[in-house]
Amino acid sequence: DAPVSASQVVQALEDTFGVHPGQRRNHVKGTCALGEFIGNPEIARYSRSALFTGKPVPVVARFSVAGGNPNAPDTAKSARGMALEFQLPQGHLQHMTMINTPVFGAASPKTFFDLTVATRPDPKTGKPDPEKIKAFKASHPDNSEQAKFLETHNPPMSYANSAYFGIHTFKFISQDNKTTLVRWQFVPQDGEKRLSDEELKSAAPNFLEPALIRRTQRGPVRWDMVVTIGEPGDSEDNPTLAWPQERRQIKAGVLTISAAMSQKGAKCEPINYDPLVMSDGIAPTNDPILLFRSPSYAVSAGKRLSGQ
Ligand code: HEM
Repeated sequence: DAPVSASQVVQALEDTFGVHPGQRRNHVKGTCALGEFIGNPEIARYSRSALFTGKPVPVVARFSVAGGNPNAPDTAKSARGMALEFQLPQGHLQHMTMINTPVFGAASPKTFFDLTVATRPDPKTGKPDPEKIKAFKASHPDNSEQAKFLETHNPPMSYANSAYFGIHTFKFISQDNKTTLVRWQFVPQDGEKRLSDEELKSAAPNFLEPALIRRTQRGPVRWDMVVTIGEPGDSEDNPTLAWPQERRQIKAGVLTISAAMSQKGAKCEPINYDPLVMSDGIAPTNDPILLFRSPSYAVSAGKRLSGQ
């Protein structure tokens, strides 16, 4: 397969979903939120990041529905996103840009590109061509685990009732430069709750944003950050492969979201949640998807922030 560039992938997103000037080319439908994170100082022996000093860190968050359609219904059986910008002392930043499936649906950028092309609405019917999707699935086995998860798990009834996964493997680096391979996830203290099949058919198209705003008005919403410690042989550069269930997990902190608001004009709107924005003590692996995200987000953010 010939490799694709970040601009080609953003072009493919635009060709599939249309261009919505000033807005994200993916995860365009979203809601801004504000809160804080308190890290567990026990994690400091794995990572020297300022995230884990135990002091509160302000967070600018954005919750989203995957895809480039600003009118996608909240019942769509697609991924939901949670993007976090941790504002550390001295102007340092840490980003975590996650979705609610445990694995991703592409091991290489080309698969993501081919999926975006395969799901493009047919001009004749206004709907994706089932034959093209079938052909995509048959030729891209790396998509199947995430696709199966999305088919067998209904979407959450609230952003507050979903877990979110970092998916990629990252490196934690300690004070004495020891590297530990980790994956992280955020587990909702409100519990995971999914729409029933009945609700999937009857729910209004836009319930996620008002539900989160109402939930934060009743009191703060919390997630536990859980870090899984990798072992030799665990996949380091393939985000479509889950790690074995029995890996050691440590609670790494608590995220508290205290307010939510429409994204228009709010703090999260202009932020480019590039997942390679990292604090000292956390570093990327050679996962080709993780590394490809940074230039793709730059192309999309460059366009929308200049009004395109
Ligand atoms: C080839 C792989 C991928 C490509 C090309 C891609 C592309 C994009 C683009 C262009 C944006 C909009 C950026 C902006 O305008 O600010 C975006 C947003 C987003 N992506 Fe990805 N993405 C990829 C993989 C992933 C993965 C693996 C995850 C989760 C682990 C993810 C989660 C998100 C989320 C949550 C957002 C919304 C961030 C926000 O709220 O601003 N993406 N993606």
